[in-house]
Amino acid sequence: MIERQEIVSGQGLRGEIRVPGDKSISHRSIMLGSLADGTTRVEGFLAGEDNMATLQAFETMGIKICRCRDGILEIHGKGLDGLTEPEDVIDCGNSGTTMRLMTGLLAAQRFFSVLTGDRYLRRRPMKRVVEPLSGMGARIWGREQGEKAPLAIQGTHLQGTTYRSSVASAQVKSALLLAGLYAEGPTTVYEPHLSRDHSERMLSFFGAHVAPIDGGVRIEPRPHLEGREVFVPGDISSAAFFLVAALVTPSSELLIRNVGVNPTRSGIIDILQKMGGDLELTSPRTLSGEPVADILVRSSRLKGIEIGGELVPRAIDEFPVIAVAAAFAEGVTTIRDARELRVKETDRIAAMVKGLGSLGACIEALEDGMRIEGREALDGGGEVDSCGDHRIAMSLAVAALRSRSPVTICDTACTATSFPGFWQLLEQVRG
Ligand SMILES: O=C(O)C1=C[C@@H](OP(=O)(O)O)[C@@H](O)[C@H](O)C1
Ligand SMILES: C=C(OP(=O)(O)O)C(=O)O
Repeated sequence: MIERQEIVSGQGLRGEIRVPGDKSISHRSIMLGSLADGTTRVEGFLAGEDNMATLQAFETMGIKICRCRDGILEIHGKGLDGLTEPEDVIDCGNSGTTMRLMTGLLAAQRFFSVLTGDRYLRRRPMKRVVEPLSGMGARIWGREQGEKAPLAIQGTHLQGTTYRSSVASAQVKSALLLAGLYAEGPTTVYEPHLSRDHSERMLSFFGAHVAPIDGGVRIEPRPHLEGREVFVPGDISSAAFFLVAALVTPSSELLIRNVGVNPTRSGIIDILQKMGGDLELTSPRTLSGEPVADILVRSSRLKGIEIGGELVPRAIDEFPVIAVAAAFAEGVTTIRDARELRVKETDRIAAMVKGLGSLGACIEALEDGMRIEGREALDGGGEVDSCGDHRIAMSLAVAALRSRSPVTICDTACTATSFPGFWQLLEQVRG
């Protein structure tokens, strides 16, 4: 469904909010809950479209999942060998995480399966998981020699491996760790910079033997996974839109409660603080092996900075909205080492350069990032296109808060991918 949203600049963002559950942790809770013995209870599960694709995939493989009240899930896990062959193609929708992690898992099952997705996902690169899994003995076919979905997977016996990934990708790492649960011998993955480690944390929480080794991570096969109680914190990638919105809108003071602040995800906080943002983390705690805090944010005068290296994977989904913060900062912000942005739901470098550029921002594409020169406000208004990408839609909405003329964001239904209720929450905090 194509929808549109009009945003008119106005007063600051005030009050206290919660954002929906973490998308990455929600995916993993379904996967590991299904592979564990006994019941896993998930509180705070994100019922966005991406996670529902994962949930339905496991239902079609014979897992009973009860959607109880208050958004609580009960997953009746059937153990490592409890999945059954899906009778039909599994539709991963828009979700790269669903497709890549499940490719690793399905490669090791005793059955045949096919994964497909929407037109955005069918364009995204899959060889990054197909190739290393094939090195473990996996039998996977896809368009363009396994680069593009649909992927057909004939599950088989796998050998453990040592793999050095050329990209810092949690999806690649997690696909191999999930395959490694079933392989003969340990599986070790190295990556150029540490990507989000939710898989490692949750695997350990469920009883798997996963440990850091020489800068990489190693998993031992055939653990006994035991059903657990998982508390999913608010998604820092969703909180990011409200953090930047509050920073760039005068007279804002917003408290975001219960946000996951895992250090492999909290690059956005480091980046915004380095830009001069007034952000305070309070009540730090740990829930189901994941660090959580409340974040207080106030309007701030931001300054341009240089971003690259290890910070990039720690904030990979936040660069569209970081570009918005940079568009209102004093001086120049340069984002480098972020080539991965070109293979997300859309080419996020091209999409932000087009969207922010059409609103009057001074933004230029670099091969591996963006260069943005900040200004007081954006002069442009009119229509901008989300390109069907949830993060672009929400980032442009934040940019519109400081646009001199009203902005209509086209194709906004995609926000349901990761943030159902985004538009209502934005309306609510603007009073
Ligand atoms: O593992 C995950 O849950 C994710 C990993 C990241 O992708 P890459 O592994 O491609 O960097 C991120 O962009 C995505 O939103 C979620
Ligand atoms: C890139 C994203 O997700 P995925 O790779 O799971 O589609 C995202 O949510 O920004």
